[in-house]
Amino acid sequence: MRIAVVGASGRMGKALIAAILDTDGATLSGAIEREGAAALGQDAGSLVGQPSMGIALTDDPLPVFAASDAVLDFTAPEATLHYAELAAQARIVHVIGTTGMSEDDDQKLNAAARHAAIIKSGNMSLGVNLLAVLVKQAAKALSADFDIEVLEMHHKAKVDAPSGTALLLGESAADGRGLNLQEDGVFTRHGITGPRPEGAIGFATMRGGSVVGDHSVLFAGPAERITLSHHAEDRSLFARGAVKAALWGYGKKPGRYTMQDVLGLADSN
Ligand SMILES: NC(=O)C1=CN([C@@H]2O[C@H](COP(=O)(O)OP(=O)(O)OC[C@H]3O[C@@H](n4cnc5c(N)ncnc54)[C@H](OP(=O)(O)O)[C@@H]3O)[C@@H](O)[C@H]2O)C=CC1
Ligand SMILES: O=C(O)C1=N[C@H](C(=O)O)C[C@H](O)C1
Repeated sequence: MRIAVVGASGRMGKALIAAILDTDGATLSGAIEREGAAALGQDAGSLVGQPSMGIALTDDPLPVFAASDAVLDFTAPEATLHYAELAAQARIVHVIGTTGMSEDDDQKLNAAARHAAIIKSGNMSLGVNLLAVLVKQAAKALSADFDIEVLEMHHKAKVDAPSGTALLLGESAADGRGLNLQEDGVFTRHGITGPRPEGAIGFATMRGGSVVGDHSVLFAGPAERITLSHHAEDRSLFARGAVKAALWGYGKKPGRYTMQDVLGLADSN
């Protein structure tokens, strides 16, 4: 399967190129960066410490998409919307890891998904997607006097908060409890906040250093506390998940899919 990478010189872009090179049945069909990026013209292989492979980073996605079966996209919301239009035109699988997208952005992705398969998740790892299933089960099993709080920590360069993973876990908790995260999520606290509203799902965000991604969901009850956690040690786990998603998506009907579909966890949810 021919797979292209956009945002190729980013932290995830490099991990994605390395994962494609490491996967049987996958070949790198192109590496795209935005106009003016310092890495343009550099060889994709040497960018990730491998032998040169004759694929130079380009700012022209059209010929690359035309010669690809899928594109892996861990960039930024405005870039992802642009690439979604191009992937839809080329009828190729679009695997989206970009976080921080709005409801409005999501509607635009729905339009693109009428023409091609889109697989999008705030976290492409098996561990987090399994954690989401467990969080939903715990939220369902525990009575409402177990308060739910989602904690996350990431490296200091991360630009969106809470993380896509924290929101995914919050959604799972809300589903399990029969709550609505839009209405019941508490995303900031400062000053005299008053007591915790009943049925709230709270979020706490930490940023610093080089943390790849730590997430915990706490269920704080009367005299006891349950914590479900995931710690990402390396970006390669997200990249491997994204390549797996592309291989899974090949030949699928146009539409929206998630990592839960790819990993066969959707039924346990
Ligand atoms: N779902 C998952 O499993 C994971 C998701 N992520 C998400 O992936 C995204 C990228 O993360 P990360 O790799 O750390 O970020 P980086 O900033 O390292 O990389 C982002 C890449 O996208 C490019 N880019 C940004 N804006 C645009 C634009 N408007 N047009 C074209 N290219 C653009 C950047 O280019 P430039 O440098 O020129 O700005 C860069 O190459 C984030 O949203 C992050 O949350 C990250 C890890 C796992
Ligand atoms: O920006 C990151 O780095 C990460 N982003 C994703 C998120 O927002 O949850 C996934 C992972 O935690 C790393």
